[in-house]
Amino acid sequence: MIRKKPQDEIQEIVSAVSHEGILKANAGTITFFYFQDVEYIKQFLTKSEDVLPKMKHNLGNRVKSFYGNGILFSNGHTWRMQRKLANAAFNRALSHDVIGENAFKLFDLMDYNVENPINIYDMMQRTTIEILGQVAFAYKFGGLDSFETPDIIKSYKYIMDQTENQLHILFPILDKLPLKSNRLYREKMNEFDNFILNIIEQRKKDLFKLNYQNEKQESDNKDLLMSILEMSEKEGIKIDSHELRDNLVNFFIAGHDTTSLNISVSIYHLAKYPEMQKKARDEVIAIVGNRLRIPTAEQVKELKYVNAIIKESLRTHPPLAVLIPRQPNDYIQVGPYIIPPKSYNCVNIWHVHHDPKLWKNPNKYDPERFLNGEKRHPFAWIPFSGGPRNCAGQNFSLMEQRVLMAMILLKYEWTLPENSIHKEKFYLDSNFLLKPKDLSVEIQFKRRI
Ligand code: HEM
Repeated sequence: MIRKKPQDEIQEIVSAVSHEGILKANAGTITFFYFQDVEYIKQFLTKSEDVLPKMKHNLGNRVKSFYGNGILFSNGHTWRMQRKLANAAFNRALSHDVIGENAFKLFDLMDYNVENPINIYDMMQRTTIEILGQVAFAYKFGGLDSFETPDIIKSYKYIMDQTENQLHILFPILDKLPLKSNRLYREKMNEFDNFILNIIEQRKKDLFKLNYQNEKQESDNKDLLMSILEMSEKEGIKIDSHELRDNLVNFFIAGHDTTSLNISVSIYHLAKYPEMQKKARDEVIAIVGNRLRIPTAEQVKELKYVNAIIKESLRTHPPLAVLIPRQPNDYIQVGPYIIPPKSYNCVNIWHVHHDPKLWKNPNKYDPERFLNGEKRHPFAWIPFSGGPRNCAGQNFSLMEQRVLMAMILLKYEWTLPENSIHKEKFYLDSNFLLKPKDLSVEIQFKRRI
């Protein structure tokens, strides 16, 4: 039974820290509870979004201004509308061709320098951002045309870097000072916002023209922005240009570094374990053929071993190791514990994915564990979170990774250079989203096709 006297509630959760399932940590004046036990996590994440909203922004003004009121941090009615539109947009079959065509461009770029080690993380960032530009709003950034980074991507990266500046998060007063860095941040933000808002206005005009000319065609492969505009019109859901901007930015933040990291982790492990690389390549050749081409949706589904590699990388190196904290509106019960309202509650994905009670040899990289029919708790593997606020781009990301991995396996063989900074293990720099140490994963590729 849930008791209601606040002092009792706090006692209950504070005493919980001595148990294994929940950890307590203090950051300044704020107390965080970290959920580690898989059963508590299941109960926690499957609660309705109304009961367990995401915390109000307190990650600094820069995060606030860049993320805006997009889907990652929104709550209540706004979130429900955004999620409805996002689900509908992502459910449209997203074209394999966009992914495959960008893989061909990636290979052209890599072939320029294939005699030397290549930073595959950089290559994957270029590729995923290029694919996202086309999938999100039918825009080609040109990041795979040469090793030069397009200006707008440089601005995006600068802004992302600045949102993670710990000094500005801890001392928001710094944002108000007449610093050169503040001026530059505002300039880059304006440039990026204008870029996205112009695209939105253009797509609105395109939709108006199509409606006017009655030329609307039911096609599956529409970009996310066009799908959202059409859906909001059809369902009478009002969404203005700034809210659209916030959501498109949120898709970029959520979908770009995460997918780049996981493909890099997979390629790294296949370099370390050549027998796994051979097994994966043999599978692709058996299903797709020994010619460089874009695999079909049916072929991709059959790539069981490649899929197991992707899943194992997401287990060992979940790109979002700890979820954005949730702040309950009221007392909630999780297992034997009662959580007080407004407390900060985090789910520790990293812990669950490395828990020896859930995984045999948790520190071993072993894709076979996803193929041998081992039974495990439904929340033992949660790289995309779970419950109503799970990842909206999960299916898209998995499809993107499968297509890219299959094509890279056909095109190249690869090894880890002797002097790799990741010789011992894949070192991470931790932040909100995990990244490889020094943003670098150098791999020596050799063309095979
Ligand atoms: C390996 C790739 C990815 C991983 C591991 C991942 C993981 C996650 C996780 C853990 C969350 C929950 C965040 C939280 O509650 O704190 C999330 C949310 C989200 N992700 Fe992903 N993600 C990936 C790729 C993508 C892609 C490609 C997109 C879109 C292009 C995307 C869009 C979203 C969105 C919109 C949300 C917010 C959902 C909501 O709050 O309703 N993600 N993702």
